[in-house]
Amino acid sequence: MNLKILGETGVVKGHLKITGSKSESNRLLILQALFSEIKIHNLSNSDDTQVLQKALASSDEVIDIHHAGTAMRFLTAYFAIREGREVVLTGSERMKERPISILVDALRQLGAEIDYVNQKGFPPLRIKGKKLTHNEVMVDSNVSSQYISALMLIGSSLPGGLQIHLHGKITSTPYIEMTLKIMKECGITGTFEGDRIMIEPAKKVKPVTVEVESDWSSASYFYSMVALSKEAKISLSSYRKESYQGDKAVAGIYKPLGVQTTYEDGKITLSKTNFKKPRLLELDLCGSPDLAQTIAVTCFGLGINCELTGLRTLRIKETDRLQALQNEIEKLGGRVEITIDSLRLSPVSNPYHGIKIDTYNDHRMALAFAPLALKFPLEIADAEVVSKSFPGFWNSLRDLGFSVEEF
Ligand SMILES: O=C(O)C1=C[C@@H](OP(=O)(O)O)[C@@H](O)[C@H](O)C1
Ligand SMILES: C=C(OP(=O)(O)O)C(=O)O
Repeated sequence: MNLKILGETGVVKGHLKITGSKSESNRLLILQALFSEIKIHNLSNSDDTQVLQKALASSDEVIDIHHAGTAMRFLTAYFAIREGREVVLTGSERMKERPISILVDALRQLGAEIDYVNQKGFPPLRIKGKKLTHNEVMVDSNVSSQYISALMLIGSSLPGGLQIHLHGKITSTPYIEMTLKIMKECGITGTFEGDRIMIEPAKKVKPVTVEVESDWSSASYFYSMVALSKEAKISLSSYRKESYQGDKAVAGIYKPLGVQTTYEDGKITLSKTNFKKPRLLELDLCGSPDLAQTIAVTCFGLGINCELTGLRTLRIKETDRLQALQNEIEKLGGRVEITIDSLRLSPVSNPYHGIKIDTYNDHRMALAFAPLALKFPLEIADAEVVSKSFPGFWNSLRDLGFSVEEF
């Protein structure tokens, strides 16, 4: 499905209910499969969460998790400890290019039996569930935090708990902290200090209902809309000031871009402030990699130079996001230089109009570019990709007054 999007008036106003965080939801689903006492409210309606939920309920031998990185990584650890169960865990063509050896090696150190079905280091995996015999492991922490979260989630189900030693620079740290906070809310004890994580063993937990906060990465697209609008007031529910999600950083990042956030009664209201356009925005996004596309596109739309660093993990996500950003921003007339882990953007005063943005099977390409329609008409290719994290996105745009039409 290709969409033509227009936000002609430049005015965006309305209230939206945003679905639960997919990161929180997917952690809770794994914990719930291990501890049935856990109940979950406001679960994400994203494809990634539905795919994980289906996988956990399935008794099939082959389980396909499509594009969902967290499902792939979390289920690898989960099935490694399901004694007597054998599964082949596979995914989309892109998933078969996303590395997993760091996690497989760590699980093997603990005694797991996992084999590569095709290419060494990549899904699909054949996993024979068994009792893991060790409880201490060393993991490289500079490629994806999801490997570490996966180990933490099963840690309390190992007889002696789990000690994880992190090796190298730690990437996406807020996601590791989120895992620990959610585990603690479920009654599991653990610590994360320096380069060491400890998870205490637990046979069962007390009955608990956990309320998933709405998704801050999804909220970022509305920050971008407010920044690019002429006039705006958008309220989003349900959000908390004390969030587990690192992407809450978006509220501070968009302040100098003219977006003010107020918290009231479980919702945030984003409004436009008078602001002096910065000449350059410099950010290290090592802790919030999923915000990179949103921010780069906002800066392009506002005509602000930006230098984003800490983006090493973007190369191995749904697509090579640095390359995809460069391709699409340059189609609009901007200039983008990329390295292995950074992006430098020089915008242009008169972007080309009516360009079709390609989305590379990456929800965040469609989500991040759509707000530009407040500046000029835009086309988004394969717009259905948004369902990976935000199935209701196009309807939300319509609710805010955008014209969104299939062509
Ligand atoms: O643990 C999680 O829920 C996630 C961790 C991050 O991945 P990396 O740790 O691979 O950067 C993030 O990009 C992804 O969208 C979700
Ligand atoms: C990187 C993402 O997801 P995952 O790694 O879980 O596929 C994302 O949602 O931006």
